[in-house]
Amino acid sequence: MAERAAFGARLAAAMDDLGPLCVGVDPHASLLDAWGLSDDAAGLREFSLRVVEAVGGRVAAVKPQAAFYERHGSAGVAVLEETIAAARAAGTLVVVDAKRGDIGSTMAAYAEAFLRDGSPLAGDALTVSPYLGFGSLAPAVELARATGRGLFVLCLTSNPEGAQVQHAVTSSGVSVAATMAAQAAALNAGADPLGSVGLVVGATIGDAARATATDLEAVNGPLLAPGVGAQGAGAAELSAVFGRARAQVLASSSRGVLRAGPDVAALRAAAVAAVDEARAALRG
Ligand SMILES: O=c1ccn([C@@H]2O[C@H](COP(=O)(O)O)[C@@H](O)[C@H]2O)c(=O)[nH]1
Repeated sequence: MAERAAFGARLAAAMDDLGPLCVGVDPHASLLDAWGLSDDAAGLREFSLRVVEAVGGRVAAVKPQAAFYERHGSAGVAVLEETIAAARAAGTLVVVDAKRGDIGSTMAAYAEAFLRDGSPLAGDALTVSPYLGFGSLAPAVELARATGRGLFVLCLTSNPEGAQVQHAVTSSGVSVAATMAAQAAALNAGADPLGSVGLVVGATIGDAARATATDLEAVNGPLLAPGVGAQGAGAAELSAVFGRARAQVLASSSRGVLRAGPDVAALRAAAVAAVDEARAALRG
């Protein structure tokens, strides 16, 4: 049984309180170098804990990118676990960006790893890929619901290559993106203020939601919007891409904030500026 409120409700409260921004924790080798840190588990740990110190309790969520930890093997995964624990101890919601997706029986194992109470890799939400079929995510949907956690399902991703798959039209005449959004909406039906099955919708996608007839407002769940900062999106793009769904958006910036490091105060100032920009674009 869930001991905590549903993720959608917890995220809505955090966004109301701290603003609609998620800071991505992406320890690129180039950033470790720029911060004067070694490209190994020790450097990764110093980087990650410094980000948590700077933004923990000050932004709605952080989003560690699992790939940058996995590239250091088991020692890197241990640092990911420590980073998740540190952010949660700071009272900040953690979206683990691991983009998992597989056949249902294997998806159940991924769900155990990232969504089960007591798992060291469990944050508050997980990014998942529905491209083995939305139904293959069922074990994650069930475990997230049972433990008060959330999912962000890749829908309209921020990279231009995503259109090849996501804009395609299915045999029923509906775009792939709209199909994914409709299935998330069905899972969120009746939730108030927000359901716990969100979508990933890049802030860089221009008019793709309209072009693919993807009804973002009807999802009734959070919309994680990467692409802010280093990928070129800002306040104007957030406002234009999300329109009437703006209140559901959690804007996400990684390098745009992290480049301000390694000084903790400078990182914090960059995050505060990004929060202000996101709030003006999405809540103004
Ligand atoms: O559509 C997507 C989905 C996920 N991401 C991830 O977000 C961050 C973006 O980093 P920036 O430095 O702010 O560009 C990264 O971890 C991506 O894997 C995305 O960009 N787009």
